[in-house]
Amino acid sequence: MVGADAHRSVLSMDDITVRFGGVVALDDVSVEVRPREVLGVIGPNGAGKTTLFNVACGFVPPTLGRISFEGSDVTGWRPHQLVDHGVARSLQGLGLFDRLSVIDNVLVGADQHSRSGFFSSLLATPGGAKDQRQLTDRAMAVLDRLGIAERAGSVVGGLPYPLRKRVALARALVAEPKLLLLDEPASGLSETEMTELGDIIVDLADEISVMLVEHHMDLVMRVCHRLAVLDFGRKIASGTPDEVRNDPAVLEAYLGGALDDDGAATPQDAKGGSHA
Ligand SMILES: Nc1ncnc2c1ncn2[C@@H]1O[C@H](COP(=O)(O)OP(=O)(O)OP(=O)(O)O)[C@@H](O)[C@H]1O
Repeated sequence: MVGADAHRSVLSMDDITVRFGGVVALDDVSVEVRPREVLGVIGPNGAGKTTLFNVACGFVPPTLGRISFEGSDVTGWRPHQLVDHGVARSLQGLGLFDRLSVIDNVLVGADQHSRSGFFSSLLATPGGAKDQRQLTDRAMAVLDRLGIAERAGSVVGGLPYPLRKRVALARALVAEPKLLLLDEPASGLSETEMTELGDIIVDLADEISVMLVEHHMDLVMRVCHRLAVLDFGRKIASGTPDEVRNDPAVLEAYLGGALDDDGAATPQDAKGGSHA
């Protein structure tokens, strides 16, 4: 759970507005991710979750607003600059190299930590061997942590989707990020796989911060310390899962205000929301 330094932000996104032409995808949204917490970003379809994620990654510059990471202003930074400073991401479209092995895909993510670099060691430049051994050890440790060490030599293109997702996660983690950004990591997973993913996220949050954009409410409610709820580009609620679950604005956004007989309706699945 969050520690004594919970009041400090790892990532702070302040008053973020994003316009795409005439479309206001985000309208004055502020969220923060604190040390060793999992922040969930939820909301119905088109609410602005992916846009917020893309702003955090550096893929989309905010039209207005400020982003800081560990107290430094990183507004307008490019994705690779953020990666270099400890912000890793795992995207829905996994971006793996299908013809490479699992371990080589993960080593691509470790490249930034190597003096010689993974690609230079592929090209057999001098001085790369020791670095390469250390990186391989670290990559194997990450694969082991994610339960896929025995697949290290497998070609990624031949693996089932859930395993490919773990490889993509391993590639993000091998860079030893301080903040991990996850975009719908549960999509395409079975119940059991989702439970295992939840265990992994909870385990990671002992050491790093996580921002999780996700539709699957069971997972979100289980692993997130706090949630930010978006609707039509605005933040309509934030708080602990229990606070958000019972927030009238959230119920309205997801269910059009229709409560069940006990008045205890909870968001079940954002894809089933009123704006889907
Ligand atoms: N590149 C773009 N150009 C124009 N409009 C965009 C662009 N990206 C997103 N939008 C619009 O911004 C709004 C927010 O979209 P976004 O994808 O961030 O929502 P979301 O909450 O991630 O939705 P979903 O749950 O369906 O993935 C939507 O109205 C969307 O159509």
